[in-house]
Amino acid sequence: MEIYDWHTGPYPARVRIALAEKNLQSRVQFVSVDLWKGEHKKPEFLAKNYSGTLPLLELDDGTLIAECTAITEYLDALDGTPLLTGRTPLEKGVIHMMSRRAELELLDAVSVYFHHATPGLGPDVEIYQNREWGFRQRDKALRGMHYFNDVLKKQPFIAGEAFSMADITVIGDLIFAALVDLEVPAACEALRAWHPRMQERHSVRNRVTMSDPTL
Ligand SMILES: N[C@@H](CCC(=O)N[C@@H](CS(=O)(=O)O)C(=O)NCC(=O)O)C(=O)O
Repeated sequence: MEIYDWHTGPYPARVRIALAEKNLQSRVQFVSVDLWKGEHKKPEFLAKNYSGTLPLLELDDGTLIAECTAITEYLDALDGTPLLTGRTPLEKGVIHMMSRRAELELLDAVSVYFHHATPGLGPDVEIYQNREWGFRQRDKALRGMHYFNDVLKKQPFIAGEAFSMADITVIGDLIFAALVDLEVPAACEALRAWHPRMQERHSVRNRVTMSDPTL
């Protein structure tokens, strides 16, 4: 199977980390799509993914799966260990909720800030920008960081007692936050303690070089 992505992208990182956690890297070929040249908005890519975003999984039979959560859920079901999306109905529900909350309250908000209140991917890609909306989303992301900090005061991982897809989503957010120089507030001590623990994971450290070990 092939994964269309950009090797340093925050959302692609979510799938790269999941692949490494599941030890499935050898089953995947990466196809680089240059966001900075707007290749993800060209007709030939849009024909594969209507949303024009990365990553995109293409199976050997031609099936196309976009959306990080969907791709992660597919990969997680391929092989039983470790389970990133939950073993029981309860775990699955809580992990999906917390991962979706991390998208809504953090990752997607940082992405909007990047695209609307910074030069983003440049004028050829950012055909509409609204700076005020971008800054409002940055403030939303900062509130989200405080929320996840409170969560991590009570439990070691984002969705409870074990590492899951929800942690990967927050890691993706902090990758994006670092790219736009959005620091985790000093008051968020639990989140700031959790992050280096996540960065020690092999799957997180090696995500960028996964597609090209020679990098
Ligand atoms: N909802 C999508 C969002 C994916 C997304 O926004 N991906 C970024 C890639 S990256 O910025 O993280 O590298 C993108 O395609 N951005 C390009 C654009 O929005 O023009 C998902 O979860 O997969």
